[in-house]
Amino acid sequence: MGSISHVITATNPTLPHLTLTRSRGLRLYHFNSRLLPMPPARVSKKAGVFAELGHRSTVPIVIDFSDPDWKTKFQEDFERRFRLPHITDIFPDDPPIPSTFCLKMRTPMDKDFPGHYSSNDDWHGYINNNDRVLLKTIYYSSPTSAGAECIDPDCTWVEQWVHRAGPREKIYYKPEKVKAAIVTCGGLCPGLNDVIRQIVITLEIYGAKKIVGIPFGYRGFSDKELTEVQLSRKVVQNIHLSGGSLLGVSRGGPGVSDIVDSLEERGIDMLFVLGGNGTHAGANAIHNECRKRHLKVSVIGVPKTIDNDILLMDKTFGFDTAVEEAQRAINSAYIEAHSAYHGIGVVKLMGRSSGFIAMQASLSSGQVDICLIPEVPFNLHEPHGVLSHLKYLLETKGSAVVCVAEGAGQNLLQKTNATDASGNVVFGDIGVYIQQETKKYFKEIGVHADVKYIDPTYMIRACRANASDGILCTVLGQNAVHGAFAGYSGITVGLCNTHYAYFPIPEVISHPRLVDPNSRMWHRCLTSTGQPDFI
Ligand SMILES: Nc1ncnc2c1ncn2[C@@H]1O[C@H](COP(=O)(O)OP(=O)(O)O)[C@@H](O)[C@H]1O
Ligand SMILES: O=P(O)(O)OC[C@H]1O[C@](O)(COP(=O)(O)O)[C@@H](O)[C@@H]1O
Ligand SMILES: [Mg+2]
Repeated sequence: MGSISHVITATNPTLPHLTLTRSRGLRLYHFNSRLLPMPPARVSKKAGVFAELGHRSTVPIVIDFSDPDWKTKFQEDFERRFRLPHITDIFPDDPPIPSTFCLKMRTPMDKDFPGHYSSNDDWHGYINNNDRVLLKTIYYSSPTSAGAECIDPDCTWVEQWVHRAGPREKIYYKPEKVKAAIVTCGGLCPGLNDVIRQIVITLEIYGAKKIVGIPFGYRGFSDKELTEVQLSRKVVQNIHLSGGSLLGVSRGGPGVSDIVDSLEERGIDMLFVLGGNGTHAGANAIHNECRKRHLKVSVIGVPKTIDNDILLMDKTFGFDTAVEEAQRAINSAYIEAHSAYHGIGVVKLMGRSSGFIAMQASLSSGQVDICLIPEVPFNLHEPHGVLSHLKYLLETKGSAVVCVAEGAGQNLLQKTNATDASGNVVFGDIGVYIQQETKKYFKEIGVHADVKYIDPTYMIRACRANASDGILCTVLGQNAVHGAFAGYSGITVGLCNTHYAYFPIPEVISHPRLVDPNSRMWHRCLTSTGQPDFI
């Protein structure tokens, strides 16, 4: 086994910037400036192999870099981990049929459509099952390069390929027999209606006739009062023009076994699940339960997280809109602060574990003096803390704007053990805390300060998607349907280096994607705000 003390595994794809080290026999890893103990279940005893997390291996642990074949072994393991679960894994004799999705159409579409063209035509624009997208595109010549994601101490270039999304030439479901269901879970996010709409439209293009929406998230599977919503192109035609979800959302709900009972009762063959980490954990459990029961069901996720905290993806839908909408709140805070004598504006933005919205909104507004995110610890009261910097800003600029992510500085607040219906920890309000402490601080030092606090969370979440998110939602929705007809299950779809890819669900939800404090983007944010370290 190679000496762990020099093993730099920045083992992206699942643990970016992860450095393994050893201290007094404990395996530790550096994750975004924090030194954390390695969970024992993830530690493999054998060099060159990866430990199992649940039934799928997700976390590369120890690589024996003295093995001349380590790179090949790494890549083989990567290929295995990113293999897409397919219906033929449990139904090996299930024959595919030529796709009914054709890019050449004749008008008018009569009732015999699809089927005008056979798949024997020369060109259809299908994706070959062996097409791949390169996951990492930067060659870091040294582990010291900014934001370096290295696998070995020399930062060797290792190609990592993921599966390209899109329509396949062969499909595993007869469209006229398919019953497809869509469910939206978790909190609201701009773009939910765009994705629902595009899933329905694409299903119809394949020739599916039975398309339903499950109301109010997973709850809709068990609550007898809630009835399925019949969906068609006509029903969804204009739903993207408003925010929210046509189907409604919820947290909590029935267990996986009850959900799969309900799928069986309803005769659902394809389930499209729109939601974040929690929803995807549920979708993966539904997929596994279907396999256990030998059910031919494709469960396909579409990542919905305004916080942008799903691994391996350029961005998730709703995030761009959130950043854009956050500008209004920041601008209002700036105007209030700038127009007041010694004004301070505090804006709290979404981001339970990840500060992407706060970082990007601060960057794009150019009006933020202090950006605080969960990934970067800070002090408030200490000599180099936020409050003394605010004092400096009032003295030098006359006003200041603070942008704080909801999950930032939770160590400063009193912990409650409260959780929401989905089991997420309910956070203390860091925005209110900063507002109160700022007021107290300036009163105590006898300096006038006019502090205003804005929390635009629900105004942002309820917006309709902007143009860029609209496009993202459209392509994700279409690719979700292509993935289901292609026979995949337990997968999700995402944007990867500007291309669309399918991922096995466990690979993207093993932990929330975080802002890397060593990344260029965070450093750009610091350059823009001009803020010091608050430690
Ligand atoms: N580990 C899990 N396994 C199964 N279902 C889960 C899990 N975590 C959350 N869920 C379910 O997923 C849904 C959405 O979860 P939640 O955390 O509220 O939102 P999000 O999907 O946006 O993270 C809820 O109905 C919740 O019960
Ligand atoms: O008030 P709610 O509905 O519980 O939602 C609050 C949460 O919703 C979010 O905006 C998004 O959360 P999800 O991704 O889990 O839907 C979080 O940033 C925030 O903590
Ligand atoms: Mg969540």
